[in-house]
Amino acid sequence: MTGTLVLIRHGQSDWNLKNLFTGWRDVELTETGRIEALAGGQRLKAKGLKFDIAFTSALKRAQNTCQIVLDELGQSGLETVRNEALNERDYGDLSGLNKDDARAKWGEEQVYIWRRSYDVPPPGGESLKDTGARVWPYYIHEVQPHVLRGQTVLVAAHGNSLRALIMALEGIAGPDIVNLELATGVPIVYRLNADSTVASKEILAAV
Ligand SMILES: O=C(O)[C@H](O)COP(=O)(O)O
Repeated sequence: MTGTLVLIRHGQSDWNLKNLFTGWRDVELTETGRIEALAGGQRLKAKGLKFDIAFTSALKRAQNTCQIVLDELGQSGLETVRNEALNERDYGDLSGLNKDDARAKWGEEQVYIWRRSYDVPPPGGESLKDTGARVWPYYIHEVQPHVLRGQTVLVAAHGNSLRALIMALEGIAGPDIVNLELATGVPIVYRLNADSTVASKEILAAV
């Protein structure tokens, strides 16, 4: 066994609350989102976890979630690497549209395919496969080496950038990824084997 990898989706954002496609739009956390991030940090603290390094996206909802977690752990000044490789899937022309309005316009099934399929991109945006094509190499080159050295690493990112990462990490097949949903502000703790496969996974959901 090597180190520990913790993934956390940002807390509820302003546009999650308003039910808008967000993608690369840089929106704020809501008060609920900040509380979710704090609760995630408290659960990590209860597990006795401390981080050696943190990674987050170029978007403030993930960066602020990361900082709230680190503050809760008494690690406010921890080295934190920001990179747009960890950004949310680019929702292209859907960005800023209401998800219910989109269903009314294009139909339930089409919108579901855009949101949850593996390789069908929304108009002008990225499929989950496209998102994985930037997230996975970044993870392999920048994040994983820390874990394999035995460090404890935090990645605070987004619903779909983390779904793409988890897909590769756990070897989930394209057709099965539709079923994976990530709750906001809920840490997922992985321990990795020396060959970089997953030794264990624990979801720190509210009890
Ligand atoms: O970008 C968004 O709209 C959300 O963060 C994720 O949206 P989804 O659940 O529709 O993929």
